[in-house]
Amino acid sequence: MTADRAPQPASSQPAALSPAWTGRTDGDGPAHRRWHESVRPTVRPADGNPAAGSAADGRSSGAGAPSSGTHSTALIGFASDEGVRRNHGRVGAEDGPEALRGALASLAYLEGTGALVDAGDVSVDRGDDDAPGELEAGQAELGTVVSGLLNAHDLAVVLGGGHETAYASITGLTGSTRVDAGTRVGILNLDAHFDLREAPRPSSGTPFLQALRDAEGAEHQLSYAVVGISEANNTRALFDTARERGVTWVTDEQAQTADVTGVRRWVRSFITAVDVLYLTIDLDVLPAAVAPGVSAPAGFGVPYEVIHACTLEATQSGKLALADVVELNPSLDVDGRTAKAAARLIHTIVSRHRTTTALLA
Ligand SMILES: N=CN[C@@H](CCC(=O)O)C(=O)O
Ligand SMILES: [Mn+2]
Ligand SMILES: [Mn+2]
Repeated sequence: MTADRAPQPASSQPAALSPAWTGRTDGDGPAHRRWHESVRPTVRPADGNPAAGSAADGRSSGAGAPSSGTHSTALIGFASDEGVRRNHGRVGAEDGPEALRGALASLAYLEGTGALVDAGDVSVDRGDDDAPGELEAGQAELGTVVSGLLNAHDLAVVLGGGHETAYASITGLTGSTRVDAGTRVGILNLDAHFDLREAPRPSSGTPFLQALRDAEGAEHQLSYAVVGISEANNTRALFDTARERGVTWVTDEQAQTADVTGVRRWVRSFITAVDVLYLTIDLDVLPAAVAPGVSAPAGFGVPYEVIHACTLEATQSGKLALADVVELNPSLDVDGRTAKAAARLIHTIVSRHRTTTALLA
């Protein structure tokens, strides 16, 4: 783990905003507004405490539960691909957070989006087999920051990073004030893979087995569901682990456009049975033509519109506290198309997020 591009320990000074937040400017006023004209830096919370209020924070007070006044979303990057390296994947996802900011920057700011703040990056230096990088420390740091952001904002969105990001995300959620004894926490993973690997050390292939093991001794309950599982890309051992752990899933073959309504209903019934939802989107769930810039491009893939439908279902459920978008590897991208697909999903999550449960059509 290193000091990141914008180091910000518990301090009342927000870090400088990433230079990636620049883009086209058409004029003044709300009709022309884009994300790069809307995102503000925020102080980084420490020890799970809410960020101290500041003029730049998008919220006048950091105290207690969110949803008082203007809706606010906090972004935080995890510049890490040490988990991908350990999982024998193609590294480069450490540059994902900056590429995502760049792809988001010129998107239109929709009315009702609320405050947008960026807490910078937590970074992990990639190691090698002789001297592995300090992934676990980076995950612990990100988890603490995510807890603090969740305590202060309506929604936190983590910009990955390899799928090792997810272990930090879920520990951040369970360490926040959103989760008490008895809270039913749901993880909805849109992914070609279970990421339930038994491995000597944590990686991008292990986060959900880690989370399910942690939940065994915890007071909260944890359910894990996946949309997009490829039967060709998960061994029987992984399916066995999924069954033993009570994981539920929809395969990539089932999650095609013709069955989008059924998939959406399946997602809705999973969400109905939880109190708090964490949505994690591994971009390798999308067809390789849509998302070439990932470690493990899909040979089959779930169409964008189905992933969009699942994302909307989560976003509008009133239960979504936390989302991450992971596995973007800009060095493998083609014409920025993976970054653009990812940015559109993040834009949907942030601009359509609901904090209360309402009957949906
Ligand atoms: N996050 C990683 N997931 C996959 C990668 C599979 C592959 O490289 O083919 C996994 O470990 O199963
Ligand atoms: Mn995957
Ligand atoms: Mn994954």
